[in-house]
Amino acid sequence: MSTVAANALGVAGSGLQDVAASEASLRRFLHGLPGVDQVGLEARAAALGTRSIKTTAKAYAIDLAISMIDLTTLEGADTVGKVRALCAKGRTPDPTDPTTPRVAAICVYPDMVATAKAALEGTDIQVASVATAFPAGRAALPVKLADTADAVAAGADEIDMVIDRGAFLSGRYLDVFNEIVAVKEACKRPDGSSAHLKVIFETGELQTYDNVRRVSWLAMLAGADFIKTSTGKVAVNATPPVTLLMLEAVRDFRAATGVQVGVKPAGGIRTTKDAMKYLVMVNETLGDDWLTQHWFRFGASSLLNDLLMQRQKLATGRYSGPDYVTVD
Ligand SMILES: O=C[C@H](O)COP(=O)(O)O
Repeated sequence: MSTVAANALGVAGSGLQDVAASEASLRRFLHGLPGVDQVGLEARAAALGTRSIKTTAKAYAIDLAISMIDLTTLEGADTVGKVRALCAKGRTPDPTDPTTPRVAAICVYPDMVATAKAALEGTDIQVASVATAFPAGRAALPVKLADTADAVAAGADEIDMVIDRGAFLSGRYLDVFNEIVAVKEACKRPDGSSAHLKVIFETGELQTYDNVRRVSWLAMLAGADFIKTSTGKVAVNATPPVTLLMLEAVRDFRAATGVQVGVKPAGGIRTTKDAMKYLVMVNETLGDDWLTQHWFRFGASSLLNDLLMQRQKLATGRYSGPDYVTVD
């Protein structure tokens, strides 16, 4: 067991189940986690980013990355036609090469869930819906729960909620915890099954690495199925050091509790080179257990295009050009 996990159990005393019994106990636990060594974290992330992947492994890694994409459109200008086109692209990323894998999910706003669900019928591609007043998360809890329930009722397989950053940054950890628990409850369907819950931190707004470690533990303790870096809507989105910190958190959480949680970096990941760096990080930090779409995703709107271009280059020795792989 790593130091962080051992420390977590030590701080929790009798175990982790009572950590959120009160604001004071939750604060004691989160502030008892070891402080993040910023220099060390950034050096580890940079070192992992320099590993090169050779040709055969690269072909495998490109296909793996494609299969891990939550292909995303989250624009005010989204239309039914655009979402259908995105779903068609997710189903058949390269119409000239049927060996190309499908993406993991299509990620949309709640009002586009039914459209995406219908367009993906007959596939195992998941429909992920953002919810809880995405991206700012500024709404009353009943509104956030209704937003979530609406997406689930429309057929969402996965819910990407945002945390209340204002509450977290003002130290109201229990409010954030309880909100995640309530949203998880709203993910339940009448048949007893449940949409998977991804919890978005908007790490670019959380100020410190210590906060990223704390919010990771908070969300996992509250029942997050996945922890996700960003909305893609602020200046700083996914970064390698923040993602590495979150990978270490899920590793330590599993060591402490036996529960496995997925990780989704999102926002600003656009190139094959970037995707390869993230896959190396997952492999080196967590190993095979997390190297599938069930436990690792890329939240990205345009990464697929670059992966397809690189895939064609590996197969044919030449680029087909960006026009060949765009959605429209
Ligand atoms: O969750 C996914 C992000 O919103 C997509 O961000 P991106 O457009 O920078 O790839």
